[in-house]
Amino acid sequence: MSLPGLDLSQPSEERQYAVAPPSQISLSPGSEWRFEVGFGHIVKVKILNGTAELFGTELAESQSYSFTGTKAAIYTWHGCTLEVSTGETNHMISDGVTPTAGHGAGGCQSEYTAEETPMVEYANVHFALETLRQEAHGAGKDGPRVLLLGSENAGKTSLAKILTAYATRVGRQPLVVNLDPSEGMLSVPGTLTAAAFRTLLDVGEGWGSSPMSGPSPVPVKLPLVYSYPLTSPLDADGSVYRPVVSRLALSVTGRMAEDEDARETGIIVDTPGVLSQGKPGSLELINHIVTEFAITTVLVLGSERLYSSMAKQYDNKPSSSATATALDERISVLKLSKSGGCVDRDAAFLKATRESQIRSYFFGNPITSAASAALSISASSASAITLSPHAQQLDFASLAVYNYTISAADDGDEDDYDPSQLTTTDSYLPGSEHSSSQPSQLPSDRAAPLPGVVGLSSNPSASSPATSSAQSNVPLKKVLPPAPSTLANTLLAITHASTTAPVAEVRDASIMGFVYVADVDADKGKIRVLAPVGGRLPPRAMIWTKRWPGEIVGLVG
Ligand SMILES: Nc1ncnc2c1ncn2[C@@H]1O[C@H](COP(=O)(O)OP(=O)(O)OP(=O)(O)O)[C@@H](O)[C@H]1O
Repeated sequence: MSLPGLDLSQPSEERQYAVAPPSQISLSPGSEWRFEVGFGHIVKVKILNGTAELFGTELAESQSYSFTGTKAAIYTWHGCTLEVSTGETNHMISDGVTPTAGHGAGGCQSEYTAEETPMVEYANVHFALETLRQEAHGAGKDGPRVLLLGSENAGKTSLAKILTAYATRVGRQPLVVNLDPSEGMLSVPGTLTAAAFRTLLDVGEGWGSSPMSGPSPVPVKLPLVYSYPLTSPLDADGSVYRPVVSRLALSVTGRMAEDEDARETGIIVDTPGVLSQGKPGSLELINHIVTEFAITTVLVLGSERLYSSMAKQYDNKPSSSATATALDERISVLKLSKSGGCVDRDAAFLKATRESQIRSYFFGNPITSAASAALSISASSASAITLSPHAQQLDFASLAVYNYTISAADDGDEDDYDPSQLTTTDSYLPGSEHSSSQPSQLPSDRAAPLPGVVGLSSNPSASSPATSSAQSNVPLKKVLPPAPSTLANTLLAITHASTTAPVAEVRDASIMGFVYVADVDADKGKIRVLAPVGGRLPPRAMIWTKRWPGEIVGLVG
């Protein structure tokens, strides 16, 4: 007999990396399991019994859902049992990142069960919005337009997902707008997007995916994308953000006018946290959004101070909709609790998230899609959605590439930007050609800026996108040959604007897609790009995303 501990043999390779057995987690009604999975590691979750949802989207029983680079929570209204196990590490996703398995169930970096959640509050908001939607149906007016405000990591995007998922579960079709350029919604970062959601969200993918050249198990959503390649809405004093937001709002309200389902359901607008931090200029931008989207409901997450200033500014004031006075449509401002599960995401995690969004735009999603299993797609296609981007050489001189020059660092010695000289008043209405003499043509359901709050804006004309201006002073400059070496490893957004369009039209044009610049050969004047589809690139103006999301190294080997 040997003493305990003295006859331990060297752990074998297999024992060291032995896969931990699946863990079972029982959740009582009204509780949630919060988990964090690092990049490069996969955690699989299966509902063994009961019902559960992830940010409002119901999880199917006995289907395995895979998560990587995720911080989220699985909530149950009636109780459930989960099985959590380690998935196979797929090196396509690890991308040189050492798989970061933690010590929690299934290799989660952190996981625990929480009994206290604001889900009842959030569900009540959904039911209140449903009442407004039914009223909209009865009275033939527009459904609620909801604005989510709160500081960074307050849970705005998660609440937007919850409200969207609940709306689609009752057969509604919300128009969801992402005004946060730091994270893409159905797109890469550096964009402002809007999409109509009628079908379920892809829980493993965040919001789901946009149309792609491969098979897609969860119905894809078709986003309307505008380029905003700057980190913060406050960059350039909001002079770039404001017109792009106006353009997006025009398109969204145009869609509402034509689509009965979308009109009744209304809009959900997610905003960047920086707008809620009381920085100079942020209140003007909030006011611009409230006016442009004719917001009727402002939800403030977790910030007493912001709630108080928003309530003073907007509560019970008429909305900016043209029919506001006739229908007595007033804005309500509500304060909601921040979930204790909201986690701060460090810069490295956010960078990895951005890179993974860009990678999946070109290469697909390499992890198992639960929904593909649910839809009984064959095992091979269920294992991954792999896309094959096409590489091609382009003559740089033949391209019309534009860059935002809002600081000296952007354009070397060429900086001539002066915010005070900028006007944000160029008139570019949806579908119209640029015309400085064109009269204002706001859709009939959009009207004057909010009474009583327009004084907030330092530049009153900025709150109206349709004020004509003969002078376009947009900080967008054409990048002239030779191709700068800094173009390598960045994205180019291909707009719908022609190569000879005025810069303001390029800024306001929606985006067709993106190409990734893999190499720059300055001597030969060529660049090698990766495009999601084959064939010749359309001759369109392109916006260089040099500032944001910036350089993405290692997308191609
Ligand atoms: N109940 C929860 N349990 C666990 N994680 C959560 C929960 N709610 C939110 N999170 C996570 O916390 C992080 C921050 O939440 P979210 O992205 O919704 O905040 P946000 O206000 O939109 O942040 P930002 O303004 O920075 O975009 C996200 O990774 C999200 O998945």
